[in-house]
Amino acid sequence: MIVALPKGRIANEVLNIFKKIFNEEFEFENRKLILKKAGFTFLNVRNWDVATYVQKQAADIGVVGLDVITELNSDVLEVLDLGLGKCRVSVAGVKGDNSYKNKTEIKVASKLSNIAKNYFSKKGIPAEIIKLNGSIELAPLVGLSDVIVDIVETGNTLRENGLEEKEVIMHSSARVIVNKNSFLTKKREILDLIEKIKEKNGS
Ligand SMILES: Nc1ncnc2c1ncn2[C@@H]1O[C@H](COP(=O)(O)OP(=O)(O)OP(=O)(O)O)[C@@H](O)[C@H]1O
Ligand SMILES: O=P(O)(O)OC[C@H]1O[C@H](OP(=O)(O)OP(=O)(O)O)[C@H](O)[C@@H]1O
Repeated sequence: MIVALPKGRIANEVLNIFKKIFNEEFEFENRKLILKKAGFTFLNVRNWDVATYVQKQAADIGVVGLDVITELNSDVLEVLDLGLGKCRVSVAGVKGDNSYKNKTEIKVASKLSNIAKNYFSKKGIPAEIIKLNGSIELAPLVGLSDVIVDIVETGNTLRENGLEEKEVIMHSSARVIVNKNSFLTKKREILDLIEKIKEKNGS
Protein backbone atom coordinates (compact mmCIF):
# COMPACT_ATOMS: atom_id res chain seq x y z
CA MET A 1 0.00 0.00 0.00
CA ILE A 2 1.23 3.47 -0.87
CA VAL A 3 0.77 6.35 1.58
CA ALA A 4 1.28 10.04 0.65
CA LEU A 5 2.42 12.15 3.60
CA PRO A 6 2.65 15.95 3.52
CA LYS A 7 5.80 18.00 3.96
CA GLY A 8 5.45 21.29 5.80
CA ARG A 9 3.38 22.43 8.71
CA ILE A 10 1.54 19.21 9.60
CA ALA A 11 4.43 16.87 8.69
CA ASN A 12 5.83 16.40 12.20
CA GLU A 13 2.51 15.51 13.78
CA VAL A 14 1.67 13.09 10.97
CA LEU A 15 5.11 11.42 11.08
CA ASN A 16 4.69 11.13 14.83
CA ILE A 17 1.51 9.07 14.38
CA PHE A 18 3.43 6.61 12.17
CA LYS A 19 6.33 6.57 14.62
CA LYS A 20 3.86 5.33 17.24
CA ILE A 21 2.29 2.80 14.86
CA PHE A 22 5.68 1.25 14.02
CA ASN A 23 7.13 1.88 17.46
CA GLU A 24 10.40 3.16 15.97
CA GLU A 25 11.91 6.24 14.34
CA PHE A 26 9.88 7.28 11.31
CA GLU A 27 11.38 9.91 9.04
CA PHE A 28 12.42 10.46 5.46
CA GLU A 29 16.23 10.22 5.31
CA ASN A 30 18.12 13.24 3.97
CA ARG A 31 16.57 14.19 0.64
CA LYS A 32 14.86 10.82 0.08
CA LEU A 33 11.25 11.02 -1.03
CA ILE A 34 10.35 7.37 -0.60
CA LEU A 35 10.43 5.38 2.63
CA LYS A 36 9.60 1.67 2.73
CA LYS A 37 8.52 0.09 5.98
CA ALA A 38 6.58 -3.02 6.99
CA GLY A 39 5.11 -3.55 3.53
CA PHE A 40 4.11 0.11 3.14
CA THR A 41 5.61 2.65 0.76
CA PHE A 42 5.51 6.22 2.08
CA LEU A 43 5.84 9.20 -0.26
CA ASN A 44 7.10 12.59 0.93
CA VAL A 45 4.82 14.94 -0.98
CA ARG A 46 4.08 18.68 -0.97
CA ASN A 47 0.91 19.37 1.03
CA TRP A 48 -0.89 20.63 -2.06
CA ASP A 49 0.02 17.57 -4.09
CA VAL A 50 -1.19 14.90 -1.63
CA ALA A 51 -4.77 15.11 -2.94
CA THR A 52 -3.53 14.78 -6.54
CA TYR A 53 -1.43 11.69 -5.76
CA VAL A 54 -4.41 10.03 -4.05
CA GLN A 55 -7.03 11.03 -6.62
CA LYS A 56 -4.85 9.68 -9.45
CA GLN A 57 -4.00 6.52 -7.45
CA ALA A 58 -0.26 7.18 -7.35
CA ALA A 59 -0.96 6.71 -3.64
CA ASP A 60 -3.78 4.72 -2.05
CA ILE A 61 -4.12 6.89 1.01
CA GLY A 62 -2.87 10.29 2.18
CA VAL A 63 -3.14 13.08 4.74
CA VAL A 64 -4.09 16.61 3.75
CA GLY A 65 -6.00 19.66 5.00
CA LEU A 66 -9.71 20.01 4.26
CA ASP A 67 -8.91 23.45 2.80
CA VAL A 68 -6.85 21.79 0.06
CA ILE A 69 -9.45 19.07 -0.64
CA THR A 70 -12.13 21.76 -0.94
CA GLU A 71 -10.01 24.07 -3.09
CA LEU A 72 -9.11 21.28 -5.51
CA ASN A 73 -12.60 19.74 -5.36
CA SER A 74 -10.78 16.42 -5.01
CA ASP A 75 -12.61 13.26 -5.98
CA VAL A 76 -11.38 11.15 -3.05
CA LEU A 77 -12.92 9.51 0.01
CA GLU A 78 -12.46 11.49 3.19
CA VAL A 79 -12.33 8.89 5.93
CA LEU A 80 -10.92 10.41 9.11
CA ASP A 81 -10.55 13.83 10.72
CA LEU A 82 -7.21 13.89 12.55
CA GLY A 83 -7.98 17.17 14.30
CA LEU A 84 -4.48 18.44 13.43
CA GLY A 85 -3.66 21.63 11.52
CA LYS A 86 -6.85 23.23 12.76
CA CYS A 87 -7.51 26.56 11.12
CA ARG A 88 -10.19 28.65 9.45
CA VAL A 89 -10.45 29.93 5.93
CA SER A 90 -11.62 33.52 6.30
CA VAL A 91 -12.16 36.80 4.54
CA ALA A 92 -9.84 39.39 6.07
CA GLY A 93 -9.08 43.02 5.44
CA VAL A 94 -7.71 46.21 6.90
CA LYS A 95 -8.80 46.68 10.53
CA GLY A 96 -11.86 48.94 10.83
CA ASP A 97 -12.29 49.29 7.07
CA ASN A 98 -15.44 47.59 5.80
CA SER A 99 -15.73 49.61 2.61
CA TYR A 100 -15.34 46.39 0.59
CA LYS A 101 -18.99 45.69 1.45
CA ASN A 102 -20.13 48.68 -0.60
CA LYS A 103 -18.09 48.02 -3.73
CA THR A 104 -19.76 46.90 -6.95
CA GLU A 105 -16.88 44.46 -7.51
CA ILE A 106 -14.49 43.32 -4.79
CA LYS A 107 -10.84 42.53 -5.47
CA VAL A 108 -9.93 39.41 -3.51
CA ALA A 109 -6.38 38.07 -3.22
CA SER A 110 -6.03 34.41 -2.29
CA LYS A 111 -4.09 31.19 -2.62
CA LEU A 112 -7.47 29.43 -2.18
CA SER A 113 -8.91 31.01 -5.33
CA ASN A 114 -11.74 28.51 -5.94
CA ILE A 115 -12.95 28.72 -2.35
CA ALA A 116 -12.86 32.52 -2.64
CA LYS A 117 -14.64 32.52 -6.02
CA ASN A 118 -17.39 30.14 -4.83
CA TYR A 119 -17.93 32.02 -1.58
CA PHE A 120 -18.56 35.41 -3.20
CA SER A 121 -20.44 33.89 -6.11
CA LYS A 122 -22.89 32.12 -3.71
CA LYS A 123 -23.46 35.47 -2.02
CA GLY A 124 -24.11 37.06 -5.43
CA ILE A 125 -21.21 39.49 -4.97
CA PRO A 126 -19.09 40.17 -8.06
CA ALA A 127 -15.44 39.47 -7.20
CA GLU A 128 -12.18 39.60 -9.10
CA ILE A 129 -9.98 36.86 -7.68
CA ILE A 130 -6.24 37.55 -7.72
CA LYS A 131 -4.36 34.28 -7.30
CA LEU A 132 -1.27 34.53 -5.08
CA ASN A 133 1.02 31.81 -3.74
CA GLY A 134 1.91 33.10 -0.27
CA SER A 135 2.26 36.17 1.97
CA ILE A 136 -1.36 36.86 1.06
CA GLU A 137 -1.67 39.42 3.88
CA LEU A 138 0.48 41.85 1.86
CA ALA A 139 -2.12 42.34 -0.86
CA PRO A 140 -4.57 44.71 0.90
CA LEU A 141 -1.66 46.62 2.46
CA VAL A 142 -0.37 47.71 -0.92
CA GLY A 143 -3.72 48.09 -2.68
CA LEU A 144 -3.43 44.91 -4.73
CA SER A 145 -6.79 43.80 -3.32
CA ASP A 146 -9.66 45.04 -1.11
CA VAL A 147 -9.67 41.88 1.00
CA ILE A 148 -8.00 38.48 1.17
CA VAL A 149 -9.27 34.95 1.64
CA ASP A 150 -6.67 33.10 3.67
CA ILE A 151 -5.97 30.69 6.47
CA VAL A 152 -6.25 32.03 10.01
CA GLU A 153 -5.19 30.10 13.06
CA THR A 154 -4.09 32.33 15.94
CA GLY A 155 -4.80 35.54 14.02
CA ASN A 156 -1.24 36.72 14.74
CA THR A 157 -0.31 37.25 11.10
CA LEU A 158 -3.41 39.38 10.57
CA ARG A 159 -2.84 41.41 13.77
CA GLU A 160 0.85 41.98 13.04
CA ASN A 161 -0.14 43.46 9.70
CA GLY A 162 -3.03 45.67 10.84
CA LEU A 163 -5.66 43.35 9.38
CA GLU A 164 -8.67 41.62 10.92
CA GLU A 165 -10.87 38.62 10.23
CA LYS A 166 -14.16 39.77 8.68
CA GLU A 167 -16.03 36.58 7.74
CA VAL A 168 -15.32 32.90 8.40
CA ILE A 169 -15.84 30.80 5.27
CA MET A 170 -14.99 27.35 6.62
CA HIS A 171 -13.11 25.44 9.30
CA SER A 172 -10.33 23.08 8.30
CA SER A 173 -8.26 20.29 9.83
CA ALA A 174 -6.10 17.47 8.46
CA ARG A 175 -8.03 14.57 6.93
CA VAL A 176 -7.08 11.04 5.94
CA ILE A 177 -8.16 10.58 2.33
CA VAL A 178 -8.39 7.38 0.28
CA ASN A 179 -8.47 6.67 -3.44
CA LYS A 180 -11.96 5.42 -4.40
CA ASN A 181 -10.69 2.47 -6.41
CA SER A 182 -8.11 1.47 -3.78
CA PHE A 183 -10.85 1.45 -1.19
CA LEU A 184 -12.61 -1.27 -3.18
CA THR A 185 -9.53 -3.35 -4.01
CA LYS A 186 -7.55 -2.96 -0.76
CA LYS A 187 -10.39 -2.38 1.68
CA ARG A 188 -9.11 -4.61 4.51
CA GLU A 189 -5.57 -3.22 4.50
CA ILE A 190 -6.84 0.33 4.31
CA LEU A 191 -9.36 -0.07 7.13
CA ASP A 192 -6.67 -1.73 9.22
CA LEU A 193 -4.29 1.20 8.72
CA ILE A 194 -7.04 3.75 9.43
CA GLU A 195 -7.81 1.96 12.71
CA LYS A 196 -4.13 2.17 13.70
CA ILE A 197 -3.95 5.85 12.78
CA LYS A 198 -7.11 6.51 14.80
CA GLU A 199 -5.71 4.65 17.80
CA LYS A 200 -2.31 6.41 17.80
CA ASN A 201 -3.52 9.91 16.89
CA GLY A 202 -3.32 12.08 19.98
CA SER A 203 -2.33 9.12 22.20
N1 LIG B 1 -1.24 28.82 10.41
C1 LIG B 1 -1.80 27.61 10.32
N2 LIG B 1 -2.26 27.03 11.41
C2 LIG B 1 -2.81 25.80 11.37
N3 LIG B 1 -2.95 25.08 10.25
C3 LIG B 1 -2.51 25.64 9.15
C4 LIG B 1 -1.90 26.91 9.11
N4 LIG B 1 -1.53 27.17 7.87
C5 LIG B 1 -1.89 26.09 7.16
N5 LIG B 1 -2.49 25.17 7.92
C6 LIG B 1 -3.03 23.85 7.53
O1 LIG B 1 -1.92 23.02 7.32
C7 LIG B 1 -1.85 22.61 5.96
C8 LIG B 1 -0.39 22.62 5.54
O2 LIG B 1 0.10 23.92 5.51
P1 LIG B 1 1.57 24.23 4.93
O3 LIG B 1 1.81 25.67 5.25
O4 LIG B 1 2.51 23.19 5.38
O5 LIG B 1 1.37 23.96 3.41
P2 LIG B 1 1.35 24.93 2.17
O6 LIG B 1 2.48 25.87 2.28
O7 LIG B 1 -0.05 25.44 2.05
O8 LIG B 1 1.58 23.85 1.02
P3 LIG B 1 2.77 23.68 -0.02
O9 LIG B 1 4.00 23.41 0.81
O10 LIG B 1 2.38 22.50 -0.85
O11 LIG B 1 2.81 24.97 -0.78
C9 LIG B 1 -2.76 23.60 5.21
O12 LIG B 1 -3.32 23.04 4.05
C10 LIG B 1 -3.81 23.90 6.24
O13 LIG B 1 -4.79 22.86 6.25
O1 LIG C 1 -3.34 33.00 12.15
P1 LIG C 1 -1.88 32.60 12.16
O2 LIG C 1 -1.59 31.67 13.31
O3 LIG C 1 -0.96 33.76 12.12
O4 LIG C 1 -1.61 31.70 10.87
C1 LIG C 1 -2.02 32.13 9.60
C2 LIG C 1 -0.89 32.20 8.62
O5 LIG C 1 -0.34 30.89 8.40
C3 LIG C 1 -0.34 30.61 7.00
O6 LIG C 1 0.80 31.10 6.39
P2 LIG C 1 2.15 30.31 6.15
O7 LIG C 1 2.99 30.38 7.37
O8 LIG C 1 1.86 28.92 5.64
O9 LIG C 1 2.84 31.20 5.03
P3 LIG C 1 2.43 31.57 3.54
O10 LIG C 1 1.05 31.01 3.24
O11 LIG C 1 2.46 33.05 3.52
O12 LIG C 1 3.49 30.96 2.70
C4 LIG C 1 -1.51 31.43 6.47
O13 LIG C 1 -1.40 31.68 5.08
C5 LIG C 1 -1.41 32.70 7.29
O14 LIG C 1 -0.53 33.62 6.74
